[in-house]
Amino acid sequence: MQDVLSHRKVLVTGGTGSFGQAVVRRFLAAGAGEIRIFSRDEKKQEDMRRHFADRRLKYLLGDVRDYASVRESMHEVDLVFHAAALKQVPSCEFHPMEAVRTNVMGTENVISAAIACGVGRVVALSTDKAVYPINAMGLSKALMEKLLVARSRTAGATVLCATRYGNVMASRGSVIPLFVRQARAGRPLTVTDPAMTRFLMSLEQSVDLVLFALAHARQGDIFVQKAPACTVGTLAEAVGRLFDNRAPVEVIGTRHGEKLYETLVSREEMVRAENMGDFYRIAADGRDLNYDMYVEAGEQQISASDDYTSHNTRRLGVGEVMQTLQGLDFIRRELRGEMVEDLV
Ligand SMILES: O=c1ccn([C@@H]2O[C@H](COP(=O)(O)OP(=O)(O)O[C@H]3O[C@H](CO)[C@H](O)[C@H](O)[C@H]3O)[C@@H](O)[C@H]2O)c(=O)[nH]1
Repeated sequence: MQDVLSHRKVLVTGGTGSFGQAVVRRFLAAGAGEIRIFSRDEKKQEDMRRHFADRRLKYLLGDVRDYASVRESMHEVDLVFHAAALKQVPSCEFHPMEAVRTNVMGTENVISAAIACGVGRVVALSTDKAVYPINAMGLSKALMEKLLVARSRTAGATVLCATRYGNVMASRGSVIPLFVRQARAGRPLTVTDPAMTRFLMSLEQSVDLVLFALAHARQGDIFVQKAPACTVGTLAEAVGRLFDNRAPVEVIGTRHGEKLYETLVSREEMVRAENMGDFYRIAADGRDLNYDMYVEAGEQQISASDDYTSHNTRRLGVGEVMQTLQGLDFIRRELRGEMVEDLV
């Protein structure tokens, strides 16, 4: 890994976000020569500048929607990590065109600029919500993936790949911090559907996936990290027990645009996925437009294959979820009685 990053110039779009910052921390540790943080919000850049205080970090204001600013930021860059996105399910649902502009057209700009500037590798961030998408955020990320794979066919020396990940535990605005607040206040935990499942990944594991992708990327690959999952009912029970909250849970029902379970790899993709230990590599579909001659052989294989979902992956029980939660810095601090505000 050191080799891929050491003394390299890296651009991180959306670099002030939680994921972007975690990646930046690892890139610095791996010896990156320069890291350009490309984002829209000057306040967040200023906060990050103070927090990191590392001269290798350069801050560039710009918007992925604006090709000129993206192109300018990539001058002499070796690697791009593309995390800038609209990722809130509800807001994308009400403003789908905004999701298209940032997640689809913004990515198109990043790819075009990377190719024009001779960047070596681009890793774009995707989500399990892009597989069999049912909400605008997932749909826009699915289209982003399609775009990346299509462009990879003619991207030449610029290797384009994506990483798909599940829910990052205890990220800002997610269910774990909410359950913890409710448990500490002695209130009932609000569970949408106790049988609903989600993959559980720590932020550090998500960064591992990015580093793995950087090291192993071939043109058009999508990388997935294998992860366990649990039901929301189990998660609520685990948080309740950890924080000694005995109030019965309150079932509030499924929210708008929400799935019973998430899929990280579809069965069509599973057929050509390469099992790489903790990871799957989903290679780009190598067929050309005249693909009808491959259809018969393909269909039989797909029928024998299965999606990789939060319903059929390893399911954690209450004890294991408690253990997993206790491994999180956020939970340990909350258990000590701190009110953690600086969530990632
Ligand atoms: O009060 C709540 C809130 C959530 N949940 C459940 O907890 C699980 C995780 O919910 P999160 O809100 O933490 O995560 P989501 O998978 O719903 O999606 C979240 O992560 C996405 C990024 O992948 C987007 O940012 C999205 O807007 C954000 O809600 C889901 O099964 C949800 O139904 C509850 O039981 N009770």
